[in-house]
Parts: sequence; structure tokens; C-alpha cells
Amino acid sequence: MPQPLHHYRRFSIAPMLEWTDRHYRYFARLMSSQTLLYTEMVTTGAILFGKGDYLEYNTEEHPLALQLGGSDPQALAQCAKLAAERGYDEINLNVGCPSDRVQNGRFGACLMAEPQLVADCVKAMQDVVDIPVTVKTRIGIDEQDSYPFLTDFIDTVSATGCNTFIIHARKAWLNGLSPKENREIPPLDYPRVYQLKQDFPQLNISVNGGIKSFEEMATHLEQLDGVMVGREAYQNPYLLAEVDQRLYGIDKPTLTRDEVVDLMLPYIERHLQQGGRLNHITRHMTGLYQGIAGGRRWRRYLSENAHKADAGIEVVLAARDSVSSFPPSVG
Ligand SMILES: Cc1cc2nc3c(=O)[nH]c(=O)nc-3n(C[C@H](O)[C@H](O)[C@H](O)COP(=O)(O)O)c2cc1C
Repeated sequence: MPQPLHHYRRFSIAPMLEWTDRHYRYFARLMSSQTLLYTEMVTTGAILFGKGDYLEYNTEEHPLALQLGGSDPQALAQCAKLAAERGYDEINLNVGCPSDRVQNGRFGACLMAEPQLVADCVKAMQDVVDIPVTVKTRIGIDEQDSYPFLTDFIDTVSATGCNTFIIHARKAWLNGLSPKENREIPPLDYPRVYQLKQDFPQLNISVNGGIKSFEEMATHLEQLDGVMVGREAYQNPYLLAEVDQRLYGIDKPTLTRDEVVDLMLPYIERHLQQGGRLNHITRHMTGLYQGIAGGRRWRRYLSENAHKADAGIEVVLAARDSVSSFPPSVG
């Protein structure tokens, strides 16, 4: 990682459960060397008491942040220490996820109502690691959606020395909306995030929520330090092939979609040799040809064939061939 971590915050990919696993992150990293990647949220319970290795990643993924879910300062500190020892570049605390499961465990967005507890959690982690501890949050929860509510939260948490916040620019309704609805229904309020940066100019602030195009990113970056993109980076991953050039000013050729597939093949082969299933990886690649003629054939071929027990890289190559096969499909 030749630059300080803040350099890479200009563009980050949001933590997304089931989506931003290590296979997706490897795939994303092939297209962009600069993007800051986030893991899926991992709970302290999973790390401390779970059976698998929840901190596993590929070394190619750096710079890489681990997102933790939890609200017990000691458990979070223990996990942060383990993660730092494993080489993660940042620990991020989830104060934005509204799911019921998460509320019962008292973490995620409901913690916005307890800024001192969040500060205690951040402090406990900072005390045991040298890497940055950051917070991803919303602009409010339920009826607590005033600007002073948000600034009180930021004031209290930043008093620990935490200087990096990622703000999903909509509030969360903790009851009544599903997590999916909570990513769509509460309106986006970007000016509120801009205001926050003006009032806390010393903090590094990234905005998240609903960002799709480079034009939108450029507008946000006029006011803020970074943009975090979630669904668009997953559903239309080829956008990542231009991030280094357009957002970091790096002069390099843009990979073609076919080249991205080529670069994935050795990784896929390794995974298969280790007994892994093809679709564990290809499920993250189905959006690669989105928006071009034949893109649907790629998606369909993979979803019909990659789950089969003996599916190998020939499936990926055939799916790629189908993109350019004739007669041209409508898309
Ligand atoms: C499938 C999925 C899983 C998500 N999981 C997490 C998570 O683990 N932690 C988190 O902080 N946010 C999670 N989110 C929310 C995203 O990080 C992001 O805040 C949200 O999708 C808004 O950004 P976008 O409009 O660019 O997608 C998830 C979103 C999706 C679509």
C-alpha cells in the first residue's frame, strides 16, 4: 500500500452481506488497484465463537477494511486486535444496518441512539490497534432525524479521535421497514452530509447511498473526501475498470470485460482445485457484461450452468463466447 489510507478513501466499495465476500473483492481489485474495499459485516460473536475463519482474505485485496458488528467494547477490541494482526488496513464499525437480527444483538443503526456507547466501542478498539478505526452510519433513525441529532453523534464519537466517517445519506426506520426498504424508501439527503463536512472540516467524510455514475461521484467529491458505492459496484461491476483513471488520475489502459474474465481464470482454477464450487465465484461476476449486447446471455449461461457439481472454467469460457455469438440478442 504505497499511499496513506486516506488516499484510497476517494472511492470505496460498501460492505454488503453475502455480496462483498473475498471472491467479489478479488474480482473488484483486478479492475481497480486504488479502491478501498470493505468486507461484509462480521459480528464479534462470529469471530470469537464461530467455527469458520471469518477473517480470511486474499493478500491481493489490500487496501482492505474489516467491518465489525457489535456493541460490546471488550469483544470489539478483541476482534480489532485479531484483525490488525491479520493485516487488515482499517476497522469499521457498523452503525447503519437496520435489520431486526442486528437490533436484537444491539448493534447496527440502533446504536445511533447511544453515541457514548459507540464512542466507548471506538475507543476500546483504538486502544489496542494502530490502524484507523472508522464508523459507517446513517443521518438519523426513526423520529431522531434532526441535524443536531447527527452532529451530537459525530461530536461524541469524534471526541475519541475517530476522524473518519462514512455517511449513508438517508435515515433508517428501525421498525416497519425491511433492510431492503430501508435502502430505498427514506429519501436521500446529500446536502446534510455536505453540511456535516462544512461543520467538521477536520474529519474525513465519505458519502454513501444511491450513487451510480462518475458524474454524480465528481459532484460529491467537490464537497467531500470520498464516495462509497454499494449496489452499483456489485450489479454493474465493470464500472470499476475506470475508477483508477477517472477518480485517481492514473494513466493506464482500461481492461476490457473479456480481459477481466481472463484475469479471473487462474483464481477460479485455484479455487476449484481446492474443492470450491464454480458459482461461489461466478455469482459475483454475472453483472460484468451488463448494458452491452449479449450481456443477458452471459448472465443466463452462468446462472444455468455454474452451480453444477462438475462445472469448471469451460463454463466461464462458454458464457463469454455466448456474449458475442450470433444472432445478436437484444441484450
Ligand atoms: C445485499 C446488501 C448487503 C448489505 N450489507 C451491509 C453490511 O453488511 N454492512 C453495512 O454497513 N451495510 C450493508 N449494506 C448497505 C450498504 O453498505 C450501503 O450502505 C447501501 O446499499 C447504500 O449504498 P448504495 O445505494 O450505493 O447501494 C448492504 C446492502 C446490500 C444491498
